[in-house]
Amino acid sequence: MQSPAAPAIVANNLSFNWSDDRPVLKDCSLAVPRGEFWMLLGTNGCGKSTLLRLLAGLLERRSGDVNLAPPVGFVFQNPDHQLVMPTVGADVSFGLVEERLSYEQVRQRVDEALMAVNLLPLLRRPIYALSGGQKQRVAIAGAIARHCEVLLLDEPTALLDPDSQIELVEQVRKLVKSRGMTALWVTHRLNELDFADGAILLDRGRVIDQGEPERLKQRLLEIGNGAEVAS
Ligand SMILES: Nc1ncnc2c1ncn2[C@@H]1O[C@H](COP(=O)(O)OP(=O)(O)OP(=O)(O)O)[C@@H](O)[C@H]1O
Repeated sequence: MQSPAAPAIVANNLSFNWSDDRPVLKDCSLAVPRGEFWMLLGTNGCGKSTLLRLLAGLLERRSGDVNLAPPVGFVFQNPDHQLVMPTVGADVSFGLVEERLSYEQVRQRVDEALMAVNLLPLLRRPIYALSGGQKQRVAIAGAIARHCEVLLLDEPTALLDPDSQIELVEQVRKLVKSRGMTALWVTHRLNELDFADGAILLDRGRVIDQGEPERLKQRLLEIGNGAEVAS
Protein backbone atom coordinates (compact mmCIF):
# COMPACT_ATOMS: atom_id res chain seq x y z
CA MET A 1 0.00 0.00 0.00
CA GLN A 2 1.20 3.52 -0.79
CA SER A 3 1.84 5.91 2.09
CA PRO A 4 -0.53 8.91 2.34
CA ALA A 5 2.35 11.20 1.31
CA ALA A 6 3.05 9.29 -1.92
CA PRO A 7 2.27 11.37 -5.01
CA ALA A 8 -1.04 10.61 -6.76
CA ILE A 9 0.12 12.24 -10.00
CA VAL A 10 3.61 11.56 -11.35
CA ALA A 11 5.20 12.24 -14.71
CA ASN A 12 8.81 11.54 -15.64
CA ASN A 13 10.66 12.92 -18.65
CA LEU A 14 7.59 13.54 -20.80
CA SER A 15 8.23 15.01 -24.23
CA PHE A 16 5.70 15.68 -26.96
CA ASN A 17 5.62 17.15 -30.48
CA TRP A 18 2.51 18.07 -32.44
CA SER A 19 4.70 18.04 -35.56
CA ASP A 20 8.23 16.80 -36.25
CA ASP A 21 9.83 20.22 -36.28
CA ARG A 22 8.11 21.74 -33.21
CA PRO A 23 8.66 20.23 -29.77
CA VAL A 24 5.84 21.30 -27.42
CA LEU A 25 6.85 19.53 -24.19
CA LYS A 26 10.49 18.92 -23.34
CA ASP A 27 11.49 16.39 -20.70
CA CYS A 28 8.75 17.33 -18.20
CA SER A 29 8.81 15.72 -14.76
CA LEU A 30 6.38 16.52 -11.95
CA ALA A 31 4.79 15.07 -8.82
CA VAL A 32 1.59 16.10 -7.02
CA PRO A 33 1.23 14.76 -3.44
CA ARG A 34 -1.90 12.73 -2.66
CA GLY A 35 -4.74 14.74 -1.12
CA GLU A 36 -3.45 18.10 -2.35
CA PHE A 37 -4.80 20.77 -4.70
CA TRP A 38 -2.12 21.90 -7.17
CA MET A 39 -2.10 24.26 -10.11
CA LEU A 40 -0.31 24.06 -13.44
CA LEU A 41 0.79 27.51 -14.51
CA GLY A 42 2.32 29.17 -17.52
CA THR A 43 1.75 31.76 -20.18
CA ASN A 44 -0.45 31.19 -23.26
CA GLY A 45 0.69 28.41 -25.54
CA CYS A 46 3.43 27.06 -23.23
CA GLY A 47 1.91 23.56 -23.29
CA LYS A 48 -0.35 23.33 -20.19
CA SER A 49 -3.35 21.71 -21.92
CA THR A 50 -1.11 19.36 -23.86
CA LEU A 51 0.59 18.25 -20.63
CA LEU A 52 -2.76 17.76 -18.85
CA ARG A 53 -4.09 15.68 -21.75
CA LEU A 54 -0.99 13.51 -21.73
CA LEU A 55 -1.43 12.96 -17.97
CA ALA A 56 -5.07 11.98 -18.57
CA GLY A 57 -4.16 9.63 -21.41
CA LEU A 58 -6.27 11.69 -23.85
CA LEU A 59 -3.13 12.09 -25.95
CA GLU A 60 -0.72 9.30 -26.65
CA ARG A 61 2.72 9.97 -25.21
CA ARG A 62 5.77 9.20 -27.26
CA SER A 63 8.35 9.26 -24.49
CA GLY A 64 8.43 9.33 -20.71
CA ASP A 65 6.21 7.80 -18.01
CA VAL A 66 2.96 8.80 -16.39
CA ASN A 67 1.47 7.36 -13.25
CA LEU A 68 -1.87 8.55 -11.83
CA ALA A 69 -3.98 6.97 -9.09
CA PRO A 70 -7.13 5.69 -10.84
CA PRO A 71 -9.92 6.46 -11.51
CA VAL A 72 -9.08 9.81 -13.10
CA GLY A 73 -11.66 12.53 -13.85
CA PHE A 74 -11.13 15.30 -16.42
CA VAL A 75 -12.93 18.65 -16.54
CA PHE A 76 -12.71 20.57 -19.82
CA GLN A 77 -12.52 24.32 -20.22
CA ASN A 78 -15.88 24.35 -22.00
CA PRO A 79 -18.47 22.15 -20.24
CA ASP A 80 -20.55 22.01 -23.43
CA HIS A 81 -17.82 19.73 -24.80
CA GLN A 82 -18.34 17.34 -21.91
CA LEU A 83 -22.00 17.22 -20.85
CA VAL A 84 -23.82 14.87 -23.19
CA MET A 85 -27.15 14.02 -21.56
CA PRO A 86 -30.29 16.19 -21.40
CA THR A 87 -30.56 16.59 -17.61
CA VAL A 88 -28.21 16.98 -14.64
CA GLY A 89 -29.07 13.59 -13.08
CA ALA A 90 -28.84 11.74 -16.40
CA ASP A 91 -25.46 13.27 -17.16
CA VAL A 92 -23.91 12.34 -13.81
CA SER A 93 -25.27 8.78 -14.01
CA PHE A 94 -24.07 8.40 -17.61
CA GLY A 95 -20.44 8.11 -16.42
CA LEU A 96 -21.40 5.12 -14.26
CA VAL A 97 -22.69 2.94 -17.10
CA GLU A 98 -19.50 0.87 -17.34
CA GLU A 99 -19.61 -0.03 -13.65
CA ARG A 100 -22.86 -2.02 -14.08
CA LEU A 101 -24.28 -0.86 -10.75
CA SER A 102 -27.82 -1.48 -9.57
CA TYR A 103 -30.42 1.27 -9.97
CA GLU A 104 -30.23 1.97 -6.23
CA GLN A 105 -26.42 2.21 -6.26
CA VAL A 106 -26.51 4.61 -9.20
CA ARG A 107 -29.11 6.77 -7.47
CA GLN A 108 -27.03 6.86 -4.31
CA ARG A 109 -23.83 7.80 -6.18
CA VAL A 110 -25.59 10.53 -8.18
CA ASP A 111 -27.25 12.01 -5.08
CA GLU A 112 -23.98 11.94 -3.15
CA ALA A 113 -22.05 13.59 -5.99
CA LEU A 114 -24.63 16.31 -6.57
CA MET A 115 -24.80 17.00 -2.85
CA ALA A 116 -21.01 17.42 -2.81
CA VAL A 117 -21.22 20.21 -5.41
CA ASN A 118 -24.43 21.72 -3.95
CA LEU A 119 -26.55 20.82 -6.97
CA LEU A 120 -28.90 18.16 -5.62
CA PRO A 121 -31.97 20.42 -5.98
CA LEU A 122 -31.18 20.68 -9.72
CA LEU A 123 -31.21 16.90 -10.29
CA ARG A 124 -33.94 17.10 -12.95
CA ARG A 125 -32.92 20.44 -14.46
CA PRO A 126 -32.12 20.43 -18.21
CA ILE A 127 -28.44 21.07 -18.90
CA TYR A 128 -29.29 23.97 -21.25
CA ALA A 129 -30.90 25.83 -18.33
CA LEU A 130 -27.71 25.88 -16.21
CA SER A 131 -25.17 28.66 -15.81
CA GLY A 132 -21.56 28.07 -16.87
CA GLY A 133 -20.47 27.56 -13.26
CA GLN A 134 -23.29 25.08 -12.62
CA LYS A 135 -22.29 23.15 -15.75
CA GLN A 136 -18.71 22.90 -14.49
CA ARG A 137 -20.03 21.61 -11.15
CA VAL A 138 -22.07 18.93 -13.00
CA ALA A 139 -18.87 17.86 -14.79
CA ILE A 140 -17.08 17.66 -11.41
CA ALA A 141 -20.04 15.72 -9.93
CA GLY A 142 -19.54 13.18 -12.72
CA ALA A 143 -16.00 12.55 -11.46
CA ILE A 144 -17.14 12.38 -7.83
CA ALA A 145 -19.87 9.86 -8.72
CA ARG A 146 -17.18 7.68 -10.32
CA HIS A 147 -15.19 7.95 -7.06
CA CYS A 148 -12.24 9.49 -8.88
CA GLU A 149 -9.02 9.68 -6.90
CA VAL A 150 -7.56 12.28 -9.24
CA LEU A 151 -9.23 15.26 -10.86
CA LEU A 152 -7.57 17.10 -13.77
CA LEU A 153 -9.15 20.45 -14.65
CA ASP A 154 -8.20 22.38 -17.79
CA GLU A 155 -8.86 26.09 -17.13
CA PRO A 156 -12.34 25.31 -15.76
CA THR A 157 -12.98 28.97 -14.94
CA ALA A 158 -11.99 30.36 -18.35
CA LEU A 159 -15.61 31.00 -19.38
CA LEU A 160 -16.92 32.07 -15.96
CA ASP A 161 -17.60 35.52 -14.51
CA PRO A 162 -15.28 36.57 -11.63
CA ASP A 163 -17.72 35.58 -8.83
CA SER A 164 -18.41 32.12 -10.27
CA GLN A 165 -14.68 31.74 -10.89
CA ILE A 166 -13.81 32.18 -7.22
CA GLU A 167 -16.80 30.06 -6.10
CA LEU A 168 -15.59 27.17 -8.28
CA VAL A 169 -11.99 27.27 -7.13
CA GLU A 170 -13.13 27.42 -3.47
CA GLN A 171 -15.48 24.51 -3.99
CA VAL A 172 -12.87 22.31 -5.66
CA ARG A 173 -10.43 23.04 -2.85
CA LYS A 174 -13.08 22.02 -0.28
CA LEU A 175 -13.87 18.82 -2.20
CA VAL A 176 -10.19 17.88 -2.39
CA LYS A 177 -9.80 18.38 1.35
CA SER A 178 -13.05 16.71 2.43
CA ARG A 179 -12.83 13.71 0.08
CA GLY A 180 -9.07 13.11 0.03
CA MET A 181 -8.93 13.62 -3.75
CA THR A 182 -5.89 15.00 -5.58
CA ALA A 183 -6.47 17.76 -8.13
CA LEU A 184 -4.34 19.47 -10.76
CA TRP A 185 -5.92 22.66 -12.10
CA VAL A 186 -4.59 24.53 -15.14
CA THR A 187 -4.71 28.30 -14.91
CA HIS A 188 -2.92 31.49 -15.76
CA ARG A 189 -4.99 33.53 -13.28
CA LEU A 190 -2.87 34.63 -10.36
CA ASN A 191 -5.78 35.02 -7.92
CA GLU A 192 -6.61 31.31 -8.20
CA LEU A 193 -3.16 30.45 -6.88
CA ASP A 194 -4.19 31.65 -3.41
CA PHE A 195 -6.26 28.45 -3.07
CA ALA A 196 -3.51 26.04 -4.10
CA ASP A 197 -1.32 23.83 -1.91
CA GLY A 198 1.35 23.84 -4.58
CA ALA A 199 2.03 24.72 -8.19
CA ILE A 200 4.02 23.66 -11.23
CA LEU A 201 5.39 26.28 -13.58
CA LEU A 202 5.73 25.52 -17.27
CA ASP A 203 7.74 27.79 -19.57
CA ARG A 204 7.98 27.08 -23.30
CA GLY A 205 7.34 23.38 -22.78
CA ARG A 206 9.65 22.86 -19.79
CA VAL A 207 8.79 22.46 -16.09
CA ILE A 208 11.01 25.18 -14.67
CA ASP A 209 9.82 25.11 -11.04
CA GLN A 210 7.37 23.33 -8.73
CA GLY A 211 6.37 23.80 -5.12
CA GLU A 212 5.29 26.80 -3.09
CA PRO A 213 2.48 28.79 -4.85
CA GLU A 214 3.66 32.23 -3.71
CA ARG A 215 7.17 31.74 -5.11
CA LEU A 216 5.76 30.44 -8.39
CA LYS A 217 3.39 33.40 -8.62
CA GLN A 218 6.44 35.69 -8.54
CA ARG A 219 8.26 33.63 -11.15
CA LEU A 220 5.21 33.62 -13.43
CA LEU A 221 5.09 37.39 -13.18
CA GLU A 222 8.78 37.56 -14.10
CA ILE A 223 8.49 35.33 -17.16
CA GLY A 224 4.98 36.24 -18.28
CA ASN A 225 3.77 39.48 -19.66
CA GLY A 226 1.83 41.31 -16.96
CA ALA A 227 -1.36 41.72 -18.98
CA GLU A 228 -1.70 38.07 -19.82
CA VAL A 229 -1.22 36.65 -16.35
CA ALA A 230 -3.28 39.29 -14.53
CA SER A 231 -6.51 37.93 -13.06
N1 LIG B 1 -4.31 19.95 -31.79
C1 LIG B 1 -3.19 20.62 -32.00
N2 LIG B 1 -2.50 20.52 -33.16
C2 LIG B 1 -1.36 21.20 -33.38
N3 LIG B 1 -0.80 22.05 -32.48
C3 LIG B 1 -1.44 22.20 -31.31
C4 LIG B 1 -2.66 21.50 -31.01
N4 LIG B 1 -3.06 21.87 -29.75
C5 LIG B 1 -2.13 22.75 -29.31
N5 LIG B 1 -1.16 22.94 -30.23
C6 LIG B 1 0.00 23.82 -30.08
O1 LIG B 1 0.77 23.35 -28.99
C7 LIG B 1 1.30 24.43 -28.23
C8 LIG B 1 0.84 24.30 -26.77
O2 LIG B 1 -0.58 24.44 -26.73
P1 LIG B 1 -1.39 24.23 -25.39
O3 LIG B 1 -2.84 24.40 -25.73
O4 LIG B 1 -0.98 22.96 -24.74
O5 LIG B 1 -0.88 25.45 -24.51
P2 LIG B 1 -1.51 26.14 -23.22
O6 LIG B 1 -0.40 26.49 -22.34
O7 LIG B 1 -2.59 25.24 -22.66
O8 LIG B 1 -2.17 27.45 -23.86
P3 LIG B 1 -3.41 28.35 -23.36
O9 LIG B 1 -3.04 28.94 -22.05
O10 LIG B 1 -3.51 29.37 -24.46
O11 LIG B 1 -4.61 27.43 -23.31
C9 LIG B 1 0.80 25.71 -28.90
O12 LIG B 1 1.80 26.18 -29.75
C10 LIG B 1 -0.38 25.24 -29.72
O13 LIG B 1 -0.57 26.03 -30.86
